[in-house]
Amino acid sequence: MTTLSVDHVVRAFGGVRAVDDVSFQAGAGSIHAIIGPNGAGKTTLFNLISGVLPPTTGAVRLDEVSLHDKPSHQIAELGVIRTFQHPRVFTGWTVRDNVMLGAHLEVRTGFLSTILGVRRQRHLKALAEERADAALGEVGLGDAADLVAGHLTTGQERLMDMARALAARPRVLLLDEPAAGLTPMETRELAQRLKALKGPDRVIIVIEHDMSLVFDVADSVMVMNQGRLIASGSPAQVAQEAAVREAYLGSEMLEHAGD
Ligand SMILES: Nc1ncnc2c1ncn2[C@@H]1O[C@H](COP(=O)(O)OP(=O)(O)OP(=O)(O)O)[C@@H](O)[C@H]1O
Repeated sequence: MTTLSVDHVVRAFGGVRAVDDVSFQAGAGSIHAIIGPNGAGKTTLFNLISGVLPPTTGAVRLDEVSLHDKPSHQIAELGVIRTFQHPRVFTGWTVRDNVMLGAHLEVRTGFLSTILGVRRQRHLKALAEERADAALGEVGLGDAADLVAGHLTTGQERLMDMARALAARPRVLLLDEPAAGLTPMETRELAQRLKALKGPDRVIIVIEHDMSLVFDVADSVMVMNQGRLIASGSPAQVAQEAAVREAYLGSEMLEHAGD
């Protein structure tokens, strides 16, 4: 079973320890949520796992493979794929073409293409289209494949970004605030779709502020505050922790604690 291990990871920016000695293991087959107030270090942690930033100290491993010192494209090739808080959208392209970017297939063009090369190129393109369409189906955007991406709503852009990640066949799927900008109905649909993405070879980690979504989909929850992991466990367990209640005092989390 695929396991992502984060071992005593620290990331400092000057005097600020944005991620401060965080350790956890996330196994496949479950949805792991990371929650915490603004500035807690959640996105920085994703940046460290996906190789966008190197940790100051500490290690990240996918099964037995160390991700240390690997550039982000190599980490992506190993199957660690993320979405962003602000998805990158090529507004003039179709939705399918945007998603095909995630398919990670080598499609070469140029004057050196032989007949065989052209055939291979067509084959790879068809394969990438197939993967893109399957991924769009998984997020419920199958009907939008031929639309120009610039016409999508914010919520649909997020789903398209998720499809782009799925087209890369992730072993570790890192979703940064997938419900941001979604309507309540879209969020409920997203919850169903996220649960359907669970698989024995796929680790899913979701950063999310929408507590109704977290409490609906997460099998385990990690709570960050000021760079540190202050609690982890089942949603019901963490909601009862005094430190968590303090970090979230006055916020909507407590309203969902009894759900
Ligand atoms: N590149 C950077 N340079 C300097 N400081 C940074 C950098 N990136 C993040 N920080 C700081 O690290 C801390 C954690 O930020 P981070 O964005 O990881 O938090 P977050 O939990 O994702 O917040 P949010 O929920 O608002 O997205 C903050 O104090 C932030 O200002």
